[in-house]
Amino acid sequence: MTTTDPTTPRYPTSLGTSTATEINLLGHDLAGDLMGKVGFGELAFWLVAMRRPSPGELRVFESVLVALADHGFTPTAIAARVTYLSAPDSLQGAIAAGLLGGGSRFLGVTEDCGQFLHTALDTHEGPLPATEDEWDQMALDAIARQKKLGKHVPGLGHPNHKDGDPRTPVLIGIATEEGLRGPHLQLFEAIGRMSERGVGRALPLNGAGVCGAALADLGLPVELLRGFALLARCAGLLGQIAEERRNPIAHDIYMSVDRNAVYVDPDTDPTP
Ligand SMILES: CC(C)(COP(=O)(O)OP(=O)(O)OC[C@H]1O[C@@H](n2cnc3c(N)ncnc32)[C@H](O)[C@@H]1OP(=O)(O)O)[C@@H](O)C(=O)NCCC(=O)NCCSC(=O)C[C@@](O)(CC(=O)O)C(=O)O
Repeated sequence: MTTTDPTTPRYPTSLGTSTATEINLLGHDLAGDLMGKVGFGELAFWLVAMRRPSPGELRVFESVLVALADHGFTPTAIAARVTYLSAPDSLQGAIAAGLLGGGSRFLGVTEDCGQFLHTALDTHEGPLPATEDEWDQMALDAIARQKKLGKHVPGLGHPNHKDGDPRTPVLIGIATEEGLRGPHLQLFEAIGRMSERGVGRALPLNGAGVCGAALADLGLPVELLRGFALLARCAGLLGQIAEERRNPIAHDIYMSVDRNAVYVDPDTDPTP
């Protein structure tokens, strides 16, 4: 219903609206123009960027979603499975429990890394580096600032892929093929080259980090990058719950921890 009464509140949206017979999304007829014609990844990009991605952008974006969907028995997957054990009546509770674990150590780093690179680029005075040496110097400066804050460099290190995360070179390769290897990815690569000098040990550039760099190069808002990691992991967690139903492990996790619990007398425990 539309009204011209100035006292009636108005709530603007360019996303979804509906009448009794139509649903409109992003200015298109959802049923007639979008269903069966637009992929889910394309729609997710479009909903945030308010523009359709180019084919190259879509390839990079969907590669990110694929890269971050699942990585085995991560804290997010374990949290989802154990929550489902306790509340099988709440699929959404299990998925939410997993998503809540997307943070500064695992998964949420997609955004942290995008922000970290973006800040370094944004606060850089003068033109962007033109040579690998200049990128390396910029990376060293960014690492030093992070060290000064007493924080880990987001996007560096992985509990499994000590000698290199297989996702990283592939995503950089795809972005390069599509002409979308921009300053965030270039700085990220320099961070990798400089990790030994800057951090004191050679650490791999991880998948969560490279995804953040690639998404930032697509021009997606850095404040929302965690959302794309969660979107991807949502699909992975649904898969984890489906497998939990077919082939449960959560009860064994529970029993393993519970049956192997060791009582420590609080009066003799030396840890504060
Ligand atoms: C990732 C991990 C906790 C690994 O720990 P680790 O246990 O292997 O190594 P640590 O024992 O902590 O480190 C050994 C020594 O190197 C130092 N050191 C390590 N990293 C350092 C660093 N970045 N900056 C400076 N110093 C560092 C450390 O201080 C220690 O020094 P020291 O105490 O002197 O011995 C650690 O790197 C870290 O916090 N990284 C930053 C956050 C980050 O980028 N997270 C993304 C991880 S990927 C991801 O999220 C996707 C996902 O994994 C997730 C999922 O699905 O849930 C998937 O795959 O899809």
